[in-house]
Amino acid sequence: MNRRIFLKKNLVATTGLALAPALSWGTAVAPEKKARIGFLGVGLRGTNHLRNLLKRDDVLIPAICDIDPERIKIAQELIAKAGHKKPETYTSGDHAYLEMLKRKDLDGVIIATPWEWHTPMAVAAMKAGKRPGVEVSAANTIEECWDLVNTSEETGVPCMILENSCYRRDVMAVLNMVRSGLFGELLHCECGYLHDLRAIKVAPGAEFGANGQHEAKWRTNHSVHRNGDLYPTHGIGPVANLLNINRGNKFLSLTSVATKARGLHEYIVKKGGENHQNAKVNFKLGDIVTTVITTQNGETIVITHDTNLPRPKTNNYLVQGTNGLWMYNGNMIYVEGKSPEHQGEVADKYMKEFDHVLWQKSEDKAKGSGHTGNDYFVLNGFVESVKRQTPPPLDVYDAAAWSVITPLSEMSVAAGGAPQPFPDFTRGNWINRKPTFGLNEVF
Ligand SMILES: NC(=O)c1ccc[n+]([C@@H]2O[C@H](COP(=O)([O-])OP(=O)(O)OC[C@H]3O[C@@H](n4cnc5c(N)ncnc54)[C@H](O)[C@@H]3O)[C@@H](O)[C@H]2O)c1
Repeated sequence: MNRRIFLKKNLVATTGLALAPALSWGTAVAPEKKARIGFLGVGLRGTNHLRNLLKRDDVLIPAICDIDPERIKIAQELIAKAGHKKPETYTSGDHAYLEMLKRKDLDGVIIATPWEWHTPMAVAAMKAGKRPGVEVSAANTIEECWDLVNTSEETGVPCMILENSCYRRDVMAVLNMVRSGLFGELLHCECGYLHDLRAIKVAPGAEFGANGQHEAKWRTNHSVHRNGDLYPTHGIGPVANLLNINRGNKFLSLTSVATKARGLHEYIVKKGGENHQNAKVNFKLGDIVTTVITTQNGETIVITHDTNLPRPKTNNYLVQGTNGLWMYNGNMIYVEGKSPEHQGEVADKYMKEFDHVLWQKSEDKAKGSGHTGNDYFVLNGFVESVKRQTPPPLDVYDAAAWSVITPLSEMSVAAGGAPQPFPDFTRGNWINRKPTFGLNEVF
């Protein structure tokens, strides 16, 4: 069967969505307009986004903001080398971004600052009529999650969470598999962020905080003071899309437990010795935090946060339904009636068969963009939705529902694993909202 007809037929069956001629959601007409994008934060991540935007001919970069003059210099050099007009810079301090947001020549801003700045910057951007594309996680507290939602609703300005993992090629193929009904009705998913960040959280000389660099300057402090899943969105984003969270389904509650904290202390002793001042720091973050979420439609999700120990990197994805499963670890698919009984099949042939149209069309453009190409797609989603003035592919309700896992998990860990209810950021609209992610051939 022709792939388009296959997808169309099965999407209607599984999501109730009709795929219009060119995969329906948003408009396929590319406007002439260029997107005028400013940058808040041009550290490692912001600079990577900048490099990617400079490859496009439909983006202008009128202004950039960072408190570190070195980072501004690097960004300016990249912009000049790409033949773009010199941007205006805002560097005078932590609140210089407010000046930048007064400009009339910005349609959107990319926010790639430390976590504590994400919500204040996104809220200020929306109030100034500029669409924020905000790095992950979008918020740190329940209140901040509501601030994002309330501001977007009050101003009418959409906010996109730049969750690049949603665009992984395997994850998007699995989205097609799930929508086609390959695994039957979904019951259980697993996911997480299992990434040895010790060398990122602890800079050379066993330093962090004021003496650290990049994420060691700010991220490590969260491990000192907070115990919960501090980075849930790379895991939960793709799973939320598979389970239609906020779109016919919603998260109900979570429970979290944490192990003791050993990894960062041992690493500091190894790198700086027992007498190093940072060897006295008590890290609050348990080395492995395990969260179980329940959903309205009767699924369970296990999320793992594991960033302080020696280990290989994985997102632990597992997607299981009444007819089979996908396991990222082991690259395995099992489909009843197709796979040999009790044995997984190598996932590759399914990945090819269900490859998403976005990847088929833009594989070349995505090469070298970062995170195996995912970074191209997430930025493309932001830029195209800014140009077309359509809702972004990952919206403010996604940003809030995924980011709120952090404060809820902290509360649960502190309460010995007691269940914490999720706020319904859609205010009941999850019942009528329809899936949109991955249903557009352009973004
Ligand atoms: N999606 C992904 O795969 C991915 C990967 C890496 C980082 N990130 C996220 O990107 C964000 C940035 O991470 P990073 O690795 O670039 O960190 P970084 O420390 O390298 O960069 C942060 C930048 O923000 C600047 N900054 C700090 N306060 C500011 C303020 N008030 N105004 C303007 N600039 C300010 C800093 O000077 C720095 O240049 C984080 O939220 C991180 O979680 C996401």
